[in-house]
Amino acid sequence: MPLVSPAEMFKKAYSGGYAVGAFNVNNMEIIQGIMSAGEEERAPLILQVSAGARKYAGQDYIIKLMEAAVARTDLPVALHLDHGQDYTICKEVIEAGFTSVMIDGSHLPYEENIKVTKAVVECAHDKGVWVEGELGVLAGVEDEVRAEKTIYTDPDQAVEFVQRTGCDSLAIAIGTSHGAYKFKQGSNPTLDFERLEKIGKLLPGYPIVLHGASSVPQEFVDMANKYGGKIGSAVGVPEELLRKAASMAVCKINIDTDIRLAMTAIIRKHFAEKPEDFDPRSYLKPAREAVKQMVQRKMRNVLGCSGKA
Ligand SMILES: O=C(CO)COP(=O)(O)O
Ligand SMILES: O=C[C@H](O)COP(=O)(O)O
Ligand SMILES: [Zn+2]
Ligand SMILES: [Zn+2]
Repeated sequence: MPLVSPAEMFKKAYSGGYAVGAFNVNNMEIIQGIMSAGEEERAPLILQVSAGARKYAGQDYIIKLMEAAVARTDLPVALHLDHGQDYTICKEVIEAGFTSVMIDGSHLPYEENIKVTKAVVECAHDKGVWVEGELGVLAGVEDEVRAEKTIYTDPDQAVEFVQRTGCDSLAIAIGTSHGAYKFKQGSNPTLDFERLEKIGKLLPGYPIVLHGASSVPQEFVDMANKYGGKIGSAVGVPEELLRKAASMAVCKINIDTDIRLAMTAIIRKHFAEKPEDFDPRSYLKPAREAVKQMVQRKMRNVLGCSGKA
């Protein structure tokens, strides 16, 4: 099945009270792990590529791998640009065949964010490509820029932003953040559901996106640390909070850190148990299986998208 736009996926997710997972891909094993999870769960999928992934793998490689993946499946799969920094990068991937792009102007002054988002919308809509904008700033590291504090999305400004830019979905800040260290250990992680509800009411039927939505399962932190890792006091967003958000206006939930964590923990365990091993296939195979299981766990516990494709 060819790559699809996320439009139909989000429509169904919104009315069905679930969300579609957007998983970051960097290599073949990650793509294969996500695809087999999707197959087993019969779930729609968004595969997303960051600037870092394009640099690491090469955009041509990623696209070829994606083509191979979608040729083997009848699942709806969208190919999305994660955190597009500017107009040029968005235009480039639109021309390369991505079906969805994020223009992340969230660190710019408001009017500049509007200007660049609007320009990307014009270019993308010409080709039937979906555009995700972002308003508000997540704490944590993003594209090598560190924001110390969350700037929560203002609901009225969100409405104006969507109206003035014409973007198709909006990433908002309600307390999630990128990476493994989202909350202080021993604290009580919360999300601003009141704000989400308000935005949902002001923009009825409109798909909202959550970035920084990994849950950092403790068992994987423990496994990595047990076998030589030094991951420390990593705390993510509790799964039940994300499930609640998915039942509200949130239609897309971004997950990267948990995939990294699962692969790393399993590879560390493998090397600790088989120090004599040096065949990449023998450690990448369990890593690929770990990606699959992590993604399945997300689909069942967080997204609620199993059986929706
Ligand atoms: O938002 C993300 C990618 O855009 C990933 O978030 P995590 O770091 O929480 O997995
Ligand atoms: O939001 C960031 C994603 O987790 C991608 O991370 P990256 O820029 O290291 O590829
Ligand atoms: Zn951003
Ligand atoms: Zn993100």
